[in-house]
Amino acid sequence: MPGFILFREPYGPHPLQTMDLHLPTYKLRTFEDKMWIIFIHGGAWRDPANSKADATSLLHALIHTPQNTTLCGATLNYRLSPSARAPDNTARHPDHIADILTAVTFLQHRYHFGRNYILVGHSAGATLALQSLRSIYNGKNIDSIIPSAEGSFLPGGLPRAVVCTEGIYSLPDLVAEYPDYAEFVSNAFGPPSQTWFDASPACLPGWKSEYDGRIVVVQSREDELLSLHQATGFKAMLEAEGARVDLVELATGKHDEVFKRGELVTIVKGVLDELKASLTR
Ligand SMILES: Nc1ccccc1C(=O)C[C@H](N)C(=O)O
Repeated sequence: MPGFILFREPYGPHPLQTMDLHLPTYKLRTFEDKMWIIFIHGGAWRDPANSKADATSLLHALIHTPQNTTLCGATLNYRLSPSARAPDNTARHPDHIADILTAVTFLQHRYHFGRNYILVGHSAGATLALQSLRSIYNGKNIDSIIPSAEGSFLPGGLPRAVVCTEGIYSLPDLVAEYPDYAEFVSNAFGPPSQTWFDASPACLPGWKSEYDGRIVVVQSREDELLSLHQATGFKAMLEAEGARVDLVELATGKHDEVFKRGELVTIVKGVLDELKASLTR
């Protein structure tokens, strides 16, 4: 029976530049057969109540099982924008996405998983997961904002799948639907400008040609902070381009409950099983 190890690993000097790693001890020194799940938490780019710990139940359910010898997990903290509870935080876009790319690059350099990983993002973490798949933001090549990228955007390649839940895909649509959210959007992205479009996955054309992996969008109808609008809008945009996307609507689950629930475990497990089947064929 495999055992498990769980440890905290810094990927930069800031106290929030840390991640938790969940690894089966089984043949830890062989990397070739491993598949990784990398979780990115949400919280409107600022809320200190959301953190890498949001993935605890998901990673326990998927990784800490008697059968698991190959699935490894990482859950990322990243620098946050200021909030009433944490006024000293100073991050502004693109700091959040730069940290995500630095963290994934750090993991890739250490564990050499190539494309054998999936990203799972909740809320603003879903936005970050999708942003990390595309190399151009705000007219700048994102390589130029990641100090550790060493000239290569996500070395090892893009993830085979990305699972987004309760995600924010279009900042302009979000604020049109919920004018109050302009506060946290401006807090993270500055006052309304082209940056809001450039940073929004649903406003960025070219998904079909730029990303060949699987995109799964999950949205609960009981989410009290987001209607289905973000999810259906992103799906319509991808389908108009001819890109593949699966939208899974959940009947229940509040915004900050979905990542703790069994439905998400089942969805992520389904994606992993399909990948495993397609990779061994
Ligand atoms: N992720 C979100 C998506 C949509 C609307 C709100 C949120 C929030 O996280 C609110 C958060 N508690 C805040 O710091 O205001």
